[in-house]
Amino acid sequence: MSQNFKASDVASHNKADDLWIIVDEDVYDLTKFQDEHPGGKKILTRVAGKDASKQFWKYHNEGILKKYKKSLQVGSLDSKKPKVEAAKPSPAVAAPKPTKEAKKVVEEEAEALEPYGDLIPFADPSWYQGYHSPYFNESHAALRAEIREWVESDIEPYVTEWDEKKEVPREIFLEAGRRGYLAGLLGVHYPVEYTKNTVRSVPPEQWDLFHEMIVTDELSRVGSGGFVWNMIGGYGIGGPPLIKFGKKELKDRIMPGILSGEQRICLAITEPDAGSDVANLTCEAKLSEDGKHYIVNGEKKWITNGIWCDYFTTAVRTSDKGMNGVTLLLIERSFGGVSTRRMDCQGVWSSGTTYITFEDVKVPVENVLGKENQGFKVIMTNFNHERMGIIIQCLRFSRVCYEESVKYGNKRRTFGKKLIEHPVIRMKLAHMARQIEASYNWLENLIFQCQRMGETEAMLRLGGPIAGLKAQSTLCFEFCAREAAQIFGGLSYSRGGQGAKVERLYRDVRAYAIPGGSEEIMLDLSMRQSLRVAKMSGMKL
Ligand code: HEM
Repeated sequence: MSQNFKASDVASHNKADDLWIIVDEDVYDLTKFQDEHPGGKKILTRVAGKDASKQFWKYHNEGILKKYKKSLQVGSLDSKKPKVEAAKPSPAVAAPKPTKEAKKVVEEEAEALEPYGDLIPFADPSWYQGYHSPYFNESHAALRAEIREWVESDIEPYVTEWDEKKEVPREIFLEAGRRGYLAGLLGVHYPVEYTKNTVRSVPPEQWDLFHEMIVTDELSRVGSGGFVWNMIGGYGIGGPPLIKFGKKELKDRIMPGILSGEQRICLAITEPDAGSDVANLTCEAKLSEDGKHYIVNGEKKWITNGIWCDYFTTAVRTSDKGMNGVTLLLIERSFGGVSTRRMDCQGVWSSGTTYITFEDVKVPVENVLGKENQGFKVIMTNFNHERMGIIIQCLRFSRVCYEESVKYGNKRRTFGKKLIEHPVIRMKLAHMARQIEASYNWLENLIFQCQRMGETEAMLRLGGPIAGLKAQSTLCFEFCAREAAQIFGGLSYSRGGQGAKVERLYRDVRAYAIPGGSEEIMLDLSMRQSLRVAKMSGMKL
């Protein structure tokens, strides 16, 4: 039970061997912690026994209190008022009376959802800020709150630590499985046939692509590509081909373990010599004489999550006919002959980027996903889902850079003013915001189209725009990371501390601009594909 103190009680703990401070009317005992305080011992001694709220907020952000509260807080001031539930704000739009004439309007014009979050303009999508939206309803809002609560208490305070260790505790992935999030991330209906876990705030039959988007978006608020890729970077692109194209017996055996998070899957396409140029891959699968197995030999490079995976959704060459000789195989680590080693990379440290070697791996033909030599189409279909994931992450990371900058700009003072009061800083923020909002509105529209179009129509008609938006969002992310780094100055150059998210995201930029189709290839594809499809549908020039 938390104790109550008077300010005069705290004042008596004012020495190095008995050091208490007050932050926001909560009382902390730093006697033991002072030796490990990264900001030094002396600075704490100077505020021993005092209210150090102002000094604290100058040097730290919220994550620090969340992380250390449990171990350091000994109580609160007796003046502190207990938290009362904020009164629910009235809906932004009054419900129209259900008269006959108005009934149609009532049905068609949904009310705006209640404002949510910190309400910093452009730091969250407009539907968080009381704007009307045709896409989001109460179930989306409930899911958003459910994930945010988990992320803020169990994930965000530890992300910097995990990034430095290049690993996320397995328990977090398992919890994502228990909470039903993993099952909702495969770009298909919610797969109740393979899991008993469902999402608390959304019935499985209501699950849609906007719910899926919210899971990725809210996870990305932690500002770490490594963390997000650890959770969904292998799973979200390796899992869909299995659930969409795998044989029933294979899925019945494997899907439950994957959806619960107990087993892990990744996508292995890229090779040391073939990146975006999928038609030229060389990892070979030879059919055995009895036609029952493939023998796989070859290498894969830059494979997200590979070091932790049990299953590898792998593109292999089964004939020499270029793109018509590629097959997708589910390779299981337990078959033997699979070696994985961690690669050292510039960014996304906790995502487990991997180099894989397959040596005479014996894979049953039942593990083919789709049909032999028709893997290219499966891979292309999968790219749309992968790129949408990348876009969602990049745009949230751009918002994180922007949000961190607005918050920091409101506390840091230079030349007698807050940073935000300097027009040059506001100009940077404005350029970030206009790019984020324009890109995000395109994203919402494309998600809606993915939801309405069938798989083949989406592959044809949305391939171009999704490629264009992928390039747009990685460029937006690069711009925002750069501008935020300039605003944070030295704090974004050293790791950890107040600039931690910005420093980390700046390092993660290339991990988004290159994989999943580089910016150059995306921009070119966006035009080629869109023009090709438009020609087929009767474009007049
Ligand atoms: C509950 C009490 C406190 C805790 C748990 C705490 C924790 C930390 C941590 C973890 C850091 C590393 C940087 C980061 O991750 O943000 C840090 C840095 C720092 N802290 Fe504290 N701190 C506390 C109170 C204070 C107070 C009261 C002051 C000032 C009077 C202070 C001054 C600093 C300074 C100057 C740095 C270095 C900032 C930099 O590198 O830019 N801390 N603290």
